[in-house]
Amino acid sequence: IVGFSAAIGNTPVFNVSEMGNFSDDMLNLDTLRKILVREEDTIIFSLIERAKYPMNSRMYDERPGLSGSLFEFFVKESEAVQAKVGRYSSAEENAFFPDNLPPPLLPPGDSQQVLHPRGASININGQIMNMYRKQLLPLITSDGDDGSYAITAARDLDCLQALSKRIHLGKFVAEIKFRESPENYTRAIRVQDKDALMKLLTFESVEEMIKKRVEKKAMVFAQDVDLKENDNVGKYKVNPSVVSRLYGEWVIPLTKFVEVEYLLCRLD
Ligand SMILES: O=C(O)C(=O)C[C@]1(C(=O)O)C=C[C@@H](O)C=C1
Repeated sequence: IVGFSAAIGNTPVFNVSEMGNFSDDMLNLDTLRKILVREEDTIIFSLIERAKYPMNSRMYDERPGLSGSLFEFFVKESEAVQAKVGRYSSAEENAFFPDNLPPPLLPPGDSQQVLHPRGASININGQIMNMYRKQLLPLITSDGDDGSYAITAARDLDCLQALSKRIHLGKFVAEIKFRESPENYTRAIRVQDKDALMKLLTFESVEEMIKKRVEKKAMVFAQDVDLKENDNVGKYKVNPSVVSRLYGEWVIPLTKFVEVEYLLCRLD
């Protein structure tokens, strides 16, 4: 069963398991876009928290006896405990180490199937991890090692989970777009035309707006707040242009990649 729950403020938008009776007219592009906008806040705040600590690169080195790095160990063990409490019973959540996760302790609630089951299993967390570690982290952290590995790993995992959720919400966006315009999408899916699908699902003006908005949000969220006026102008905990670049070069392209992958198997 591939369910979905989400909320804006205290208002559940989709909380299928609690509502019991999910209606299709709640699944629309407007609502989904509002959820993506709210996810921007989560992503920016998680980057600000990670940027408090230096790179701490020793944490990512292979450790003999651990079959991986201290960081991988932290992520695997954290995911195992979260799996037990049901995190991965939600269709918008994907694990970074999905093999051999323990089952949830409680049975998943009654969930309405929204996604096509083939598409539901798409997981590009390997790419997300790579982008985060190799490209994004050096842009938001200072060089150095302060030895605070546990907190650094926890902050990394917050960033990764926020990015992963946002990017994999692309499956729901794709499902909505398919339902809103089945003929156009079906034509491209039948011939497995990735370029045509990419063109159909792209709204350049929306993308431009997002890049500007996240930069503006970062300017507000990442500034030092002080009672003296103009003391901290131009000083940010995370560079707003890096946030805009994160969206333009990685978050939006990866979301679109997920959308195309989902659509390619939508008719299987
Ligand atoms: O809002 C949409 O229509 C989406 O598909 C999401 C998204 C994004 O990643 O933010 C991706 C593609 C569109 O060009 C615009 C925005």
